[in-house]
Amino acid sequence: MTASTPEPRTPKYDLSTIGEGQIRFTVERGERLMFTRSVHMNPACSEANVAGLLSQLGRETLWTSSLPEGDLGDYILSEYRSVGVHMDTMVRRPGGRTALYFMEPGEYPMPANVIYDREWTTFRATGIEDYDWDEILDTKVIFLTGITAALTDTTAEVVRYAADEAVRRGVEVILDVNFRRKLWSGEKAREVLEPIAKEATVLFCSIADAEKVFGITGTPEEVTAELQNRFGCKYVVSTNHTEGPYLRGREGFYPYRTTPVNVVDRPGAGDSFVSATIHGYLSGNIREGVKWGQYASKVALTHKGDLTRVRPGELDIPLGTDIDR
Ligand SMILES: O=C(O)C(=O)C[C@H](O)[C@H](O)COP(=O)(O)O
Repeated sequence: MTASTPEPRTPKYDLSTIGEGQIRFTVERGERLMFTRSVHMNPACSEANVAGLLSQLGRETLWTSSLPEGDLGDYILSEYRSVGVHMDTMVRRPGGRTALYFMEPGEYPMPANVIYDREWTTFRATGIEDYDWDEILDTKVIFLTGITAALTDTTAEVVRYAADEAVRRGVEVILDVNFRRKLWSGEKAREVLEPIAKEATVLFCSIADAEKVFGITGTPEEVTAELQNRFGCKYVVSTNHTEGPYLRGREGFYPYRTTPVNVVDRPGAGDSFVSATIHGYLSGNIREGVKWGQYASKVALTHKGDLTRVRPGELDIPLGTDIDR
């Protein structure tokens, strides 16, 4: 480096992200939504869950959303603020709606059921021009998901802009396909997500989503290879219900073994997997990161809430530890 070349500045955040804050209402086990008299309430948001766990692992994270002013928006923000997620770019608007979702956890043979109530929300009414991109993109990676892209054409544009602008500024893009069939069709998801996947260095896509969104089928080894070939990502990370996970890098294919755990509350386990895997990636060791992700998702299943809460050190797993014994 010559005297005239300025030192590259360290970005302010390790990860920044954008997505709709919500409130989940969960029916007690043994109750049906249409007859219940009580629900358990907690804040939710896939992207904020990822930032929130990373922040508990010592990373600097920023979450951007837009929420109505007042108690419901404050309720969501205080959850993620309590674990240290930065919110300097949060948009608050008078009026408008807060997104909600309702869940029946399901008991065999009834599957879990999610009912979204997220039309006409403040988040849906905001576009590219409402966000402070200089601050949002002062980051090593921007984390984007198919959930936010699925909401409206405008939110899809926001996600596309975030990815394009990140690449233009030399910021890495990490994409979680996170297909939600109740929000959009596989066909529409493919149209919107394909160009973003091509900009991503790390792509999270389950085996099921690879088929539903990109029409890719085969063994996990074949599916992850095809995803990597198609989009040129450095890494593809995949899961297959209770099997896997799988990591595909240019250096090879790595399947991991897993063991079932008791489920207290399911939402958030996928986000915790993604979050701790990214923690490994940012530490320069995604192969270990996938193991941390496996462990984090198991911890997520042990307690209620979409955000996984850990004490300092609880997920500090030494490199090389076989945590899935
Ligand atoms: O569905 C949405 O729109 C949400 O953002 C709500 C939830 O917080 C995440 O979906 C949890 O996701 P998993 O970790 O995959 O269970």
